[in-house]
Amino acid sequence: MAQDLTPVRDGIDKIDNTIVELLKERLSLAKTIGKLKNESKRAKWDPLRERQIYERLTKLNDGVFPKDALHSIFHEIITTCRLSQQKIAVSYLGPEATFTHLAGVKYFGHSATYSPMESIADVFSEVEKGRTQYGIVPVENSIEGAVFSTLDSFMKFRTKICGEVRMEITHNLVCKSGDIKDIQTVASHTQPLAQCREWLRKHLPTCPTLPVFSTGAAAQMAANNPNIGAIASSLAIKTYELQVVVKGIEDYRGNTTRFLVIGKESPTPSGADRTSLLLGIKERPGALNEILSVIARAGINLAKIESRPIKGKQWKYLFFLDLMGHIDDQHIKDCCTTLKALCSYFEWLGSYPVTEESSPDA
Ligand SMILES: C=C(O[C@@H]1C=C(C(=O)O)C=C[C@H]1O)C(=O)O
Repeated sequence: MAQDLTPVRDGIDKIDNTIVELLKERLSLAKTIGKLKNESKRAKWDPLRERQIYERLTKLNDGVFPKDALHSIFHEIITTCRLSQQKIAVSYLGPEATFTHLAGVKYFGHSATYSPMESIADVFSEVEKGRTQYGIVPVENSIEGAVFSTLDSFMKFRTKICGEVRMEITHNLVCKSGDIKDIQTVASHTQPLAQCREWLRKHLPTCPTLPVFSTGAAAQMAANNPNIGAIASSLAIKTYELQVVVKGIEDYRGNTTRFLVIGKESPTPSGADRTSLLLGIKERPGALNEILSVIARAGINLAKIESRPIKGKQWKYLFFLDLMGHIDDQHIKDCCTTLKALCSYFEWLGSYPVTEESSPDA
């Protein structure tokens, strides 16, 4: 005879009741803090406090409850509490169910309002005009490198970087029927098409590829045309009611994309931050070397350097540099003062907390 589960389930129900009561209490305390912050004009988002909470809870948990699950649960709780102090609107590279959309939800939780945009430049424009407080854009992929339209938009729009999201990307080949024989064209954004180049050459050698402006747009096309296959996210499969043909068709494992959260202001230091700069370098021998030496002498870790041509000025470039540290850290501040004097152009793009990697399906 089956064991009676009722007494144990009663125990779980009691715990769930307590959790809900405590969540309501936590939300109410967060709202009180929100009011106090309003009075003293303090920023609602406090990354240092949030990092300390995660660290404290991880220690308290002692590994009994799976670490990533605990983090996800508290991420949703904390973002909901933060959103209760201030409603947050986020624009992203749409349509619905792109990897950028997923990255946004990972970062801001489910309670924020999300607006899809047609291009990366449109996301920047929305934020610059103040129509959404935040925007989320892809900036680099571990296999394909920089996302140029994002870098170029930093040269064009006045926004600040507020945060980053790192997400392991798994590409799925999808179509309406789920049968590979129905696919005559494979549509996706140029980056996923490039990241799956070898797989497509081997398994669909005669199928032309069709670059479109996002993975969400490709999924939409596949939903409307049974002969179009799309390379898209797992969220797109649900959103557009598609069938999986093959999961994980990327040519290399560990395919990770870094996304940036852009807004009007960078957050206060969290204790583990990255500072992004946009520099113009004087045209003289050794100028770049001089810049790098300043950073090296200050003992600052240069996490990234990338150059982009300046539109309309032939053979002129701007450099994107990422330094480990926050602009409010004295050694970063001093280094930036020296760089400003040495460079033909200097712009601080933002200082923001470094985040850990996470998988989209986690
Ligand atoms: C409640 C606060 O506001 C925000 C929400 C937090 C939370 O839910 O724990 C923590 C830091 C802030 O980003 C706070 O500053 O304490």
